[in-house]
Amino acid sequence: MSDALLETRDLTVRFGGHVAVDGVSCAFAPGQITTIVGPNGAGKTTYFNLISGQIAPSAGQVLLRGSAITRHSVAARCRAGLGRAFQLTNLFPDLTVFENLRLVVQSRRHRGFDLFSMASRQRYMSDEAAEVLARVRLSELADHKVSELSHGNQRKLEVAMLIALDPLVYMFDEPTAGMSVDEAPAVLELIAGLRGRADRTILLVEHKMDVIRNLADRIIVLHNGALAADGDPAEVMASDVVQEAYMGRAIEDV
Ligand SMILES: Nc1ncnc2c1ncn2[C@@H]1O[C@H](COP(=O)(O)OP(=O)(O)OP(=O)(O)O)[C@@H](O)[C@H]1O
Repeated sequence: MSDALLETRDLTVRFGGHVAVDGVSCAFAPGQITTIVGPNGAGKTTYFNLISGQIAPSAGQVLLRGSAITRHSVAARCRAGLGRAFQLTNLFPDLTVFENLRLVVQSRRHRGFDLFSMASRQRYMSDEAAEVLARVRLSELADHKVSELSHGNQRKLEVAMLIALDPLVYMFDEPTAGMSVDEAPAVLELIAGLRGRADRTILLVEHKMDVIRNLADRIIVLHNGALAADGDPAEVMASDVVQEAYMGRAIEDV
């Protein structure tokens, strides 16, 4: 467990009498895509919210590179290296797609500023922002305000912004939700490209079986807020606990 980038220990949250996340202990090693699955209401989003700091736990801890961040704000966790896609397009809805991406690149590059002249670093950041936009096939919308984008394109931009931010821990919540079948592959390819990076870990909440099949190196299953299974995707998906938890309904195509 010591080489884990991210770890939760006995993480628990109660809403009134309801235990939404129930003592989840899990360590996330670098270089892996871990997919979090479970039926509706199992606690997946709440687990993500506890990790990214949207809500505070009733008990337990969140550790990033071995240090407890359980009491840190969302912003402090972001600075420490936790990145969650859904938060990003809310940042500057009245700026353009390109401006949003360039700000993300700029914030990440901040410490290297002294090394470059103003002109060359502006060009560098613009080039990098343009390159990420092209990779998610949003270049033609570069000058549109974020608030004008369709839901599917906002999701694409969220993924692009997270990739430009390049956090230690990438958190994606159903990244292709609301996208057409034509749009999803480019986004999945980008996420797959993060796999194997020795200093990054990727967490993905997902319902779609084809996405899980393509991306997961490891699957964890939440059921009634508790960790019900954890391991190799093929074994976990075939296990009795998953078959019983889903009863053929919640994961698409099962
Ligand atoms: N703020 C809250 N107050 C009260 N109950 C909550 C709150 N947030 C979540 N819950 C409850 O906690 C449980 C887990 O919800 P959560 O949204 O985490 O499930 P999920 O696995 O993400 O479901 P889905 O796949 O439908 O998104 C549900 O019973 C939900 O109603």
